[in-house]
Amino acid sequence: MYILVINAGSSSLKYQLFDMPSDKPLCTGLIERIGTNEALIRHKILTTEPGLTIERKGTIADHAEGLEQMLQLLSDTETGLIHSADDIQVVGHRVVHGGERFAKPTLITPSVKEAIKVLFPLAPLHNPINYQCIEIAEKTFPRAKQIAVFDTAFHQTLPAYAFRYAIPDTLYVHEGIRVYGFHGTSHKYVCGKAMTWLQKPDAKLISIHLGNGCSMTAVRAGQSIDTSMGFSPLAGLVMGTRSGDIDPAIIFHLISLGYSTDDVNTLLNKQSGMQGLTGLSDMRDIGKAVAAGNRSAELALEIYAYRIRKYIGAYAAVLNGLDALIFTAGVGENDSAMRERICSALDVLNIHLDSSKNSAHSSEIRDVSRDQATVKILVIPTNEELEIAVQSYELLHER
Ligand SMILES: Nc1ncnc2c1ncn2[C@@H]1O[C@H](COP(=O)(O)OP(=O)(O)O)[C@@H](O)[C@H]1O
Ligand SMILES: CC(=O)OP(=O)(O)O
Ligand SMILES: [Mg+2]
Repeated sequence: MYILVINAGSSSLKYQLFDMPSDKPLCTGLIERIGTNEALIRHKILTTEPGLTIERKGTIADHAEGLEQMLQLLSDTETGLIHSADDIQVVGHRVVHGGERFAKPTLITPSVKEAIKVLFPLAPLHNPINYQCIEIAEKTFPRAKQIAVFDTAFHQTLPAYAFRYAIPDTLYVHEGIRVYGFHGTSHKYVCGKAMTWLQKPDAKLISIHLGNGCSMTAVRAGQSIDTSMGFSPLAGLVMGTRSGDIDPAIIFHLISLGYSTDDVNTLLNKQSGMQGLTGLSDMRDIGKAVAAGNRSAELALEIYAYRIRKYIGAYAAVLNGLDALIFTAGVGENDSAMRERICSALDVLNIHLDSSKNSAHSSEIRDVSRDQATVKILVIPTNEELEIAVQSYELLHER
């Protein structure tokens, strides 16, 4: 069975075609810097030996245009892997916000689409794009089953004392205002890998997902017990364009200065974080700015790392112990200097990074802590697409 997985993030679109149930990827693709004239598509076909990579650079205005290019590449007469729309039996979609209704992978029906739409205001950078991808996939693959896998699902195990805000009860009961948490598919996947690697099913883990959006999760025995994003993907860590935690009084102050609520929404979601501090949102560009002597870029990196260190301390307390830190996603997997910055001066928690292990490159799971360290520091490539394919397959078949 062919399952096509579409993972739309805030700045990127990732996709993979799997042959299930073997979990074998036939093709993988990444479209990054969407919305700029420096967008890059990297489409890798894995069915030939050696594999074939097709790269295209240029302007990609939005995710819909990215998806169109993906479909062209998949059905290309020479290099395409799909000969007819019916070759795809299932399309698995990453959907970021599932509210309290969706704790499991879900077959998409008109009522599920409506629920995803109702949640647009809570994940404004994601749910509208996820919805658009579902509609395009429904048109392109009319006979395929469309399945949604929600970022929020993994965090439905949070205890009430972690997911409730200290605001009037009725706002939770009637308005659903609570912590939902995001990047759950990624946190679940890398924590599963870490538990196997450590051979410890009851491991105490802190999973640090640093992409364009960034979040951390405290995981005990495979269950999420606290997470840094909240009601929406705006809370917690400093991100590419999002502020993360701020004093909510800043919002009232901005409104008193004449900002509309839409202005504040745009400011905190799209013009803040690293973008607000440096004018750049992509960590590779910020690295170049630091190398060129840009002092505000250097300060921004320290603000970013400091927030993560604070959450590491908090989650070590919440877990009352720690077996491993996990770094994952674009920055977590690739930016060794940021890992080093974060792990410095955490000796009190027995976190000791080995610089030479840390600077070595690998696409495999690896431990970059010092020999004999009691807390492992694992770099684990995430694979949200594989996790989505597996969960989609399991929804349709008992494995
Ligand atoms: N080699 C690298 N070094 C530093 N940062 C990197 C590298 N590769 C990717 N990144 C960063 O990863 C981030 C994107 O991560 P990703 O997980 O793909 O994001 P998302 O899924 O949220 O769109 C960008 O800030 C990018 O600069
Ligand atoms: C939820 C979220 O922030 O996702 P991404 O990192 O893909 O933007
Ligand atoms: Mg992502």
